[in-house]
Amino acid sequence: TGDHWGYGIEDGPSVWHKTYPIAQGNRQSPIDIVPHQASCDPSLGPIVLNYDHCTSMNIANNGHSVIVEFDDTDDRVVIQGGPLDNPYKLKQFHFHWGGKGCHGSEHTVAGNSYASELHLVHWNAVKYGTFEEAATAPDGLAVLGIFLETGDDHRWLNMITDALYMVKFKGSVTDFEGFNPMCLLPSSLDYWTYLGSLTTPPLYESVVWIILREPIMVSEKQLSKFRMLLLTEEEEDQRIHMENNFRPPQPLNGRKFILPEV
Ligand SMILES: Cc1ccnc(S(N)(=O)=O)n1
Ligand SMILES: [Zn+2]
Repeated sequence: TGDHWGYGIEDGPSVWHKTYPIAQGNRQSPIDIVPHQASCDPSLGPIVLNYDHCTSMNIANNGHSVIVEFDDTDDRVVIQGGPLDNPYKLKQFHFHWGGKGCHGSEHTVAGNSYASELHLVHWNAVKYGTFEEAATAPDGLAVLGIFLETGDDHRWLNMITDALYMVKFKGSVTDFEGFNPMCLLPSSLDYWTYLGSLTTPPLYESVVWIILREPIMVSEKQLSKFRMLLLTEEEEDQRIHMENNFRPPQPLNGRKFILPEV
């Protein structure tokens, strides 16, 4: 039992609908963002991030990505403003990436994909009692998406890439305390926003997506460390590297992606 989905030919995005029919729903993610086709909404304010008292707990390899999880028992780590009616609490962040020399972002911009994409997953703890409950509600989650482009070394990403060897195998987890994701943000919080879904099973249509327009720069060397992660467990003989763990853009179905008046 458990997750039998992946990103391969047999278990990848093109067959997810067989187990998760919502994969063919009308507000699926990711999407291709075409900037000049975006709608303007001057009433949309800036995104406000309060990650000050960050309490990261651990870093884990769940067989699909590498995830840094946060203690969401306090209400200090929040995102608000923009399209959000109330503050959402940070639960975890994780990445999606390509193979060597291949791009691996999920959202694309005018058909162009970035090397990787960081997702900071937040949940509406004002309206819902648990993350799990919020994850099935149409306004339950807010995911902040940040594009990673290859260039210079990112000085703070090293804290994450240096920990990856400790979670090489699927199912491994290790302490990772006090990491503040503020250091992973680009200089501008200009964003596009639209209503979508989780980009991996169970693909719930519960996400207010907020995609930052400015990418952060990371080096090819740092990205290569993500590809060292394995899909397989320590005791397995076969060793399959974790790469190309991204879902391609899904139909817009008449949705608009919006940017605040700049
Ligand atoms: C928590 C969670 C589960 C599945 N997928 C996502 S994602 N990739 O849409 O951020 N987040
Ligand atoms: Zn994601």
